[in-house]
Amino acid sequence: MIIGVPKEIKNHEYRVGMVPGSVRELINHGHKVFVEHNAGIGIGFTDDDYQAVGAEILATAAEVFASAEMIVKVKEPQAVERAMLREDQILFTYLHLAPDLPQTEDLVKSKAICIAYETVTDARGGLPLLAPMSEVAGRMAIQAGAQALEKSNNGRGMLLGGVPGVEPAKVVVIGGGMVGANAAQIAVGMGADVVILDRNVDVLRRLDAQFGNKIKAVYSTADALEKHVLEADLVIGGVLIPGAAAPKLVTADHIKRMKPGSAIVDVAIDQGGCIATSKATTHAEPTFIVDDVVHYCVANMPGAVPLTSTFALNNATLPFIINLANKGYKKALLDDVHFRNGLNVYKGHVTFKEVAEGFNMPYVTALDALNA
Ligand SMILES: NC(=O)C1=CN([C@@H]2O[C@H](COP(=O)(O)OP(=O)(O)OC[C@H]3O[C@@H](n4cnc5c(N)ncnc54)[C@H](O)[C@@H]3O)[C@@H](O)[C@H]2O)C=CC1
Ligand SMILES: CC(=O)C(=O)O
Ligand SMILES: [Mg+2]
Repeated sequence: MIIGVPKEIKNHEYRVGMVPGSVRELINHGHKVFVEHNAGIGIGFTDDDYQAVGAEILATAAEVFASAEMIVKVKEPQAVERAMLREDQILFTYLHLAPDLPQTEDLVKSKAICIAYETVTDARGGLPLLAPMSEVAGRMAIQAGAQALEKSNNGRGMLLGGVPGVEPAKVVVIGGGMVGANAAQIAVGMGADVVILDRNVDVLRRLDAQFGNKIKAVYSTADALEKHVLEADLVIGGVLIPGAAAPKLVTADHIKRMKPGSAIVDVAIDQGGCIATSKATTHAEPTFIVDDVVHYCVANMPGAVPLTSTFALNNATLPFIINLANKGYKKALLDDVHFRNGLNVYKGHVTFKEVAEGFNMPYVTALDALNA
């Protein structure tokens, strides 16, 4: 198969779909890889590094999209990239369609085969291709939140861990999955007072086993959520209903009643955000203020630490890329229900239920679409 790796073009996005080591594996399997000029330069990989493992360098994204049977990326295709997608071309990347009607419509129109990293599942109920970036974003959320609390950023002027004789900040993490647990790990390490809310009791048990009495694991009723959010100095939004738009758990009224100078980091913003006042921001301008609360809502947080993130992502995606290339998309997806759960749009049909329902579009199961 011919695999294409374009350079990412989202604001301050320096990750790349494949590092040279991954390219080498594909070439060893007998495939051909086209890489856009300077695709890896943000993390120090030159065209020569890619050529050394057997890739061919193409000057423009247009040439990559025109010649590859499968495009491997990181972020959802931007409008100019969507215009280059071709019928029957495989697109393997993050998509986050639920909050993004224009993208969904363009992917349907393209008639491409669009597989989203974030909805591929595993046998243990996890999301193996989202997990590595959730680890990164969860850990980063506390760094971002600590900065947002600084006075120069309009925060309360509070140190997360306090100092001897002065109380630490209260960090409230909503959603105790991959983002939540990783945020908690860093917040605990910095000496903050940490509460994690989740509505899945098994998740609360796991957090209790991991952190013991260093955190409070709280069942997330509307009541509990309101109490803790109103007491918080920093709120981290990390809830997810896979593939669906995030529920708005923190309301505009909560934000009005939070302490002036408190901060929120809505990591779930890529699925639309779990805080009513959130709107997606970029690394160039990551924060804004609503009712004296500092909001950080960057939709590609791991892009800020692309060296760590690209390798973490590639470690997870590489076996799936090899599988698609070796077997072809049809067999790879039909053989494995968990991989098939990644199929969001197939040759003009929406094949992910929550996306179709959210936009009132016709829905075809991935299995029916592939067997048609
Ligand atoms: N902004 C960014 O750059 C990034 C954003 N993300 C996003 O972060 C979000 C969280 O991802 P993960 O932690 O991997 O998901 P996860 O599935 O591991 O965890 C989500 C948790 O939310 C809980 N939850 C669902 N509904 C809830 C509710 N109503 N109340 C309380 N808890 C609830 C679930 O029980 C689960 O434990 C996703 O939207 C993901 O796409 C991930 C990486 C980077
Ligand atoms: C998951 C995601 O949105 C990211 O890594 O940018
Ligand atoms: Mg207020």
